[in-house]
Amino acid sequence: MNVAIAGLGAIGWAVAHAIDKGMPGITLSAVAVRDPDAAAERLRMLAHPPACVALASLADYGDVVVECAGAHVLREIADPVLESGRQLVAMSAGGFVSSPALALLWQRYRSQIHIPSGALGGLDAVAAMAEGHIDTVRLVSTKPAAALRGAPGLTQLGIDLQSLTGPTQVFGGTAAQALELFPDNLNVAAALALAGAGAHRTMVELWLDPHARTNRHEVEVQADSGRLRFSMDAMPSSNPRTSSLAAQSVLALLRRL
Ligand SMILES: NC(=O)C1=CN([C@@H]2O[C@H](COP(=O)(O)OP(=O)(O)OC[C@H]3O[C@@H](n4cnc5c(N)ncnc54)[C@H](OP(=O)(O)O)[C@@H]3O)[C@@H](O)[C@H]2O)C=CC1
Ligand SMILES: O=C([O-])CC(=O)C(=O)O
Repeated sequence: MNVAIAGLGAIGWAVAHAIDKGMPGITLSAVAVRDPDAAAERLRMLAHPPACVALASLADYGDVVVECAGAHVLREIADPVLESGRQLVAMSAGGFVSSPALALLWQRYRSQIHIPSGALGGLDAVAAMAEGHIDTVRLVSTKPAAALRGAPGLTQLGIDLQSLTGPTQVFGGTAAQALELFPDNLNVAAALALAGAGAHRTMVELWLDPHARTNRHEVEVQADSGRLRFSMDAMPSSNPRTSSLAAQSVLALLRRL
């Protein structure tokens, strides 16, 4: 199975490195990066350096194309991948909630689009509950202040990270609203919404804790089949916004595919 990756940041590089070290039956065939000169040094560290290609060409190189570059690139990658019948693994799940064009692709090509469990997990159980009736879904995410640096929602809500002295709720609302304000921080909310009750019926609270060392995601789903509760305390990766589990969830998915 040839795998092509968009974005060589915290997740993309961890996935590329793991495939290069050896995953049975899987070859890293290509990557697309924003700055090829900056990426060249990294790629030289790999035993089997992949081709460096344009985003829109990834579909020519990968049976599976893994997006780890942000929701802003999803459309450019998704069209050629899905129209050619290949598989798309999307880390920036929020794109399928906030962009109407991507939401249509999600409906049309659902069997070819894979959203990894990311920093969360448990989505198989949520999807099973959605086969019956889900009454409520609630996600409470608590993050270290560094994880939110630069988020557009902080400016819009007038939140100053420096002034926080203890756990503080910065947002409460639907997953759809959460992704407008925090598009790079709450893909977990999108993954949960797409697996379960949708972005308008998935309620999200975002808390900042200046003393937190992990990204904590607590989920509660009430359905006619029962009640699910779980929480994940995920260690950050080289990117303080991103839990290291997110890259590992891509590797687990690739092994399954
Ligand atoms: N579903 C989930 O549970 C999770 C999802 N995510 C999401 O996954 C995505 C990747 O996360 P992460 O690896 O931590 O992010 P990083 O910021 O570490 O990496 C993103 C990479 O994408 C590159 N990039 C940006 N624009 C382009 C472009 N046009 N073409 C090619 N490459 C590009 C960036 O390059 P440069 O630095 O040069 O701009 C950077 O190397 C994010 O959208 C994040 O929100 C993250 C955690 C959990
Ligand atoms: O890694 C995390 O804990 C969650 C995250 O960034 C996201 O959902 O976008």
